[in-house]
Amino acid sequence: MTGQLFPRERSTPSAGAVHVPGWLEPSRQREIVEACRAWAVGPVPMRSAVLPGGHRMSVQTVCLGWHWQPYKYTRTADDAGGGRVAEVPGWLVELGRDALRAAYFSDGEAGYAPDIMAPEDYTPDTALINFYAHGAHMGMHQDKDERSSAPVVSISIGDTCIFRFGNTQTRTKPYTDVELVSGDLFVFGGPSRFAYHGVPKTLPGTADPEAGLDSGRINITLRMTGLE
Ligand SMILES: O=C(O)CCC(=O)C(=O)O
Ligand SMILES: [Fe+2]
Repeated sequence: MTGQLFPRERSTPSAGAVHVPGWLEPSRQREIVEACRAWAVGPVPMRSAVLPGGHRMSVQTVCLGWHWQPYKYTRTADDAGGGRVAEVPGWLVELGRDALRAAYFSDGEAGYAPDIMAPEDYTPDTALINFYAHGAHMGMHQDKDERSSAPVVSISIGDTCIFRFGNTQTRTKPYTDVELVSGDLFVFGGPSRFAYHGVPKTLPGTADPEAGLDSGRINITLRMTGLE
């Protein structure tokens, strides 16, 4: 995003859900984009997952640690060539820990929640890297294939999107629409861990060229699966 008249403030759409605008410097975003370019090619190629009803998702995804397909995790990418997905690198685990610190442990800030798990115990064993080309979107859903209630850490790079964050009961209202801009962090844990959420749309042409992505949006979610 270029040009911002007012600084964007931290917010907590619901208890345990925290939006931290402008968390990642453009140089860090560029490094992450480079890593994503490599992961998108292999060992398992990025692909659009197919839902059990036969509908193909508009978002393209590549996974680290565990391979996710609707609606399960496996070690091998059985719907994408059968290979073993790449490991979650240590620097991404550290980024996840820093994300928890930024979201929940900044004393006096919106989102402060010292009762959330200790950041040093947060060891995400899977990352889903989503790519939204122009027109891609994601329907309202819960992240519930994990057997752990550890927070989900979400990082956005590239085009701004409308992120809809709802409630744990229904995929409809009440929900809050949050603009996730390149470099923003969003974490949902505690009472919000199993809230419905989705991405109704991205806003083409809004990416900051400095982040290294010409068009589209990358989203990385880090999760603890609780699987062995
Ligand atoms: O793209 C996003 O911001 C959300 C992605 C998401 O909800 C998911 O991968 O489960
Ligand atoms: Fe999700």
